[in-house]
Amino acid sequence: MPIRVGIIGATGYTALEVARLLLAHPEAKVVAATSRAEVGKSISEIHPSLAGRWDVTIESLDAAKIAEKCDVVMSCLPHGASAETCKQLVEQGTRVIDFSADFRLSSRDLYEQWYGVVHPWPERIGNTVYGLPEFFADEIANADLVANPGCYPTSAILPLAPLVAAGLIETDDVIVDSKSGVSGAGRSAKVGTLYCEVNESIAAYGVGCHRHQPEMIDLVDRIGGTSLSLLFTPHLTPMDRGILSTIYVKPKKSTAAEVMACWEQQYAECPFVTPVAHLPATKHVSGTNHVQMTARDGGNRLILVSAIDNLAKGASGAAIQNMNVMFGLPQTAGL
Ligand SMILES: NC(=O)C1=CN([C@@H]2O[C@H](COP(=O)(O)OP(=O)(O)OC[C@H]3O[C@@H](n4cnc5c(N)ncnc54)[C@H](OP(=O)(O)O)[C@@H]3O)[C@@H](O)[C@H]2O)C=CC1
Ligand SMILES: CC(=O)N[C@@H](CCC(=O)OP(=O)(O)O)C(=O)O
Repeated sequence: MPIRVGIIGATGYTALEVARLLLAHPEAKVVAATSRAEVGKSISEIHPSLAGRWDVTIESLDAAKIAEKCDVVMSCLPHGASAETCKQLVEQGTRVIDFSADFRLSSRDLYEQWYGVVHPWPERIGNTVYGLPEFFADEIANADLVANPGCYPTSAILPLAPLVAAGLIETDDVIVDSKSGVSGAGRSAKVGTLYCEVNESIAAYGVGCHRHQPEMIDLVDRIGGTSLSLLFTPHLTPMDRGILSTIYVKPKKSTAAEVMACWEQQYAECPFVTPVAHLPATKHVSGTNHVQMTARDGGNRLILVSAIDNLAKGASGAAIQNMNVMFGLPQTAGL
């Protein structure tokens, strides 16, 4: 019997990506899709690319009903709205992968400081596994709730954490400069993501105050054992999908070759993390769950470059990788 998957917030971009990927999964089947605004419509009316491939009627969210028919639920809701739904679903006995940031940080204070809302399930913040199987597979395997990582943090934590743990870089001065495609901002209409605003243009945003900065610091600390002094600046670029992060660090007498060797060793058993000799581009990983990363010597700095697809390893691909771990399947199943 296949793993029965439910998708909450089914009208958005990550939901479409998770549905698209699950169509090719050998052991899982999407059996339910919910939304507030589009109840009663067929999923292919909302996502025409699914026509003739998979169909289901969108329903409203009734946690008890969803829990009864699903072994696992993908909560593709915005942060703030997701936590309460996750709570209801877990209490009804289904397992949940939360795409939002509601359970990622290690303390309620940190969450409330950066997200500006009171957490609706404070017992579980700081007490939910972070969904990066490259580091937390054992906890993910037994989890009832998994906090799927943020897209930008994935592109920074995977290169940085092993270098911090190995003592190869200084921790007092790290700069993460990232560029994202527009799908990272979600499907709902916003002036900032209109065609004429983003086409032929590139702009920084969230400078000095983006909520992924504490997520990067928090997770590198949890994995590498040291709190970084880290500055993060995201940029919106006129692409559909993809994230490229350029990370500037100060070496501790280490070279790019030593960084590459550290990554090779750390990720030898990780099917989706690939240290590469070339400079990675978003096109090299588009539509895949892979992360490519490289390092270059730059005088008194090392320059690390990573590329992911924000909708795949940055969200829906990572969620399926987590689901595979939770259900005892190879991490690569369906990916
Ligand atoms: N896009 C990306 O690259 C990434 C996104 N994420 C995270 O994944 C989640 C989903 O992102 P994405 O698919 O891009 O978002 P979208 O904006 O594309 O979709 C969000 C979905 O949630 C529903 N929704 C919106 N507001 C509420 C609310 N207040 N209460 C309940 N439902 C609501 C919407 O449907 P309806 O209005 O019909 O209910 C819609 O289906 C977010 O938490 C996002 O931060 C994480 C990593 C990367
Ligand atoms: C381009 C763009 O707008 N990107 C989003 C990040 C999407 C994401 O991963 O954010 P979550 O932490 O909510 O999951 C942003 O900067 O807020």
